[in-house]
Amino acid sequence: MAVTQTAESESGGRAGLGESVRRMGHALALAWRAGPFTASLYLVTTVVLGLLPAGVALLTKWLIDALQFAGSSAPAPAPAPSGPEISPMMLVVLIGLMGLVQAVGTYLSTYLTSRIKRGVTLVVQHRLYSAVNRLEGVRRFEDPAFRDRLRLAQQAAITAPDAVIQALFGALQRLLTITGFLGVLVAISPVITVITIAAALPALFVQLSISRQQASMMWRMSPRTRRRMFYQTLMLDLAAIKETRLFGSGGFLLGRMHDETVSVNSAEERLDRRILLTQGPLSVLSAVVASGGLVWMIAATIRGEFTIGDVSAFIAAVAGVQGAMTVIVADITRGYQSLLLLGHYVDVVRVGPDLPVPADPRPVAPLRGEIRLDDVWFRYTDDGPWVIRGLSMTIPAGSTLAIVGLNGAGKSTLVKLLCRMYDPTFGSIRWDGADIREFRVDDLRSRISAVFQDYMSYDLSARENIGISSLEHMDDADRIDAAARDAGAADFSATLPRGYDTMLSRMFYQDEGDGSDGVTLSGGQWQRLAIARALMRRGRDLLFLDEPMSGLDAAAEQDLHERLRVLRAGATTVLTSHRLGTLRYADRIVVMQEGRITEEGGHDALMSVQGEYARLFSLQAADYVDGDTSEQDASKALSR
Ligand SMILES: Nc1ncnc2c1ncn2[C@@H]1O[C@H](COP(=O)(O)OP(=O)(O)OP(=O)(O)O)[C@@H](O)[C@H]1O
Repeated sequence: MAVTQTAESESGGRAGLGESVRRMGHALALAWRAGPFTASLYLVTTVVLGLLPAGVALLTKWLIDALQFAGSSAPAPAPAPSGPEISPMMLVVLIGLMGLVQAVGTYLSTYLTSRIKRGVTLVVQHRLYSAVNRLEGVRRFEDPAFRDRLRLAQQAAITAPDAVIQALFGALQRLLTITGFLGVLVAISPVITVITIAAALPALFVQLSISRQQASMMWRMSPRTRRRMFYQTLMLDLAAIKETRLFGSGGFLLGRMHDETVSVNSAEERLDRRILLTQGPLSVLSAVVASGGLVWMIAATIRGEFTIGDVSAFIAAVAGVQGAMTVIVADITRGYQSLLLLGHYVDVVRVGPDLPVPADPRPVAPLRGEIRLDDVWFRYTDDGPWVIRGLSMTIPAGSTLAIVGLNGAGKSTLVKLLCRMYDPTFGSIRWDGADIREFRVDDLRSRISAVFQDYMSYDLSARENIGISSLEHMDDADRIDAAARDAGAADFSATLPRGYDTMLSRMFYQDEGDGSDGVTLSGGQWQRLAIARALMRRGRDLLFLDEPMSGLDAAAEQDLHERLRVLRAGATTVLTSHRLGTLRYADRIVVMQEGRITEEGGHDALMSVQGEYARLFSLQAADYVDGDTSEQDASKALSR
């Protein structure tokens, strides 16, 4: 069950100006990368759409002036129109053309927006998941803060780059609109330009203040929003359904989700009320200044200081500038919030390697001699307990090593260290004398196969479930079948509706759109597929079998162990199991207790020293022979 309630990381949060500019640059570069022609056309469309409203207002002013003065020979109280000599009909045509350009431009802009969004999404997703794939270790994925960031980065990859681009272009368009209107007004009168700006300022402050408060509220509420999401996910999670049904914990989760929603709602309600009471009056002030300006202008027009066209331009400019300023603030706020989210994406894309990369990696030769652990110490976190404590041992090439120990002794951890999922905190692991940190991780792992204790069950076909470990042989039907036979997975695979091509999933249909369900397997059947997957990687030097058969019944496990013993002849194998009877034929058995090796040797030698191994072996045997704990009977019972 992997649904986690992660820490609310503050990283990727507030960004300074320099960082914001860098992130904007990143978003613009993404748009360019997604399609230079589309991005350029979008820029041109934005500029044209930005300047059009002022252009229409200017032409309308000229038209009204032309109509006012057309055929009039009377000495006008109004000043002579200041526009160029263009006939009213021509002005009407030009205004019509501008309307046309605006309509087409708006549609074109919508189309280009979607196109850029698709292109950017493609680039961003590829970059994000490539960066994630580049992390070769496991440690980062277990770090709650990094998991939190990954989740936000995923979210950001879907929405943020596009939102930043839209906000930037939107802001540019409104800025051009404002500049255009102010340019028209300055030509008419500096006074009305000042009045227009003064009328827009209170609205601007209102919007800025609202945006700031909203951003701060969203930031404060984000832990609650994420916790709400966690409870929602848990209630729908297939892996959690059995427990929530059996334990009746659905109502508990629902209650928690409800509480988080109520808290978020109350914070929003408080903010809305504050905005209504404190910011409303400022908006009224904007309207008062604009109306006062209009009254003054009409009086001045009657006195002959302005034309009617000037009045129309003023009215259009007040509405246009106020509207554009409000939208610009919304654009900037939206853009800033998206920039914050984009920070998580950028952080993940730029994340450095989690395992040190050797400057001059050595090639990994086939294992000829031994794997040697020298005084290996390991803990999962810097302040966590030591899980492996000064462990030294050798695993000779071609031998089978069994690791035995109680829960939490460190067996799986040791296997993970040998696969280089982590590096030892101290000490070294050597492959024929070379420290495995001197190899490229990929090269090392290409020599290894494994069945992990927490193996995967993929929502893929049976063939893909087996072949995914050896992609170059995915289509090799004989090899897939051979691996399945060796793992005891061939018989049940043959009875599946489409054999190896059957989709093993309750999540996806067999074929897209055909409506037929996939199939799910039993725990033991899934485990056999996991073993087949490991066996697909034939000829590897090292095979890890970490509790590979915990889901099988005892007879099946014994049978499979016998088969694997023959199959892996010559390969170096590390085996862990709590069923000690299946390990007794290993060349060497080590007993681990609290991260240390406390006993080692062959089965007979360990039984004769009467230590931990003998105790565990006898305990298990007693279960089988119903109380008879003599060593001989125990051995017989466990090797049945
Ligand atoms: N990813 C992890 N992060 C932090 N601690 C871990 C992690 N995995 C294991 N541990 C801790 O390391 C210790 C050893 O765990 P490990 O899984 O290696 O034991 P094991 O011998 O394989 O046990 P089992 O028989 O139950 O599988 C345990 O105390 C466990 O809590």
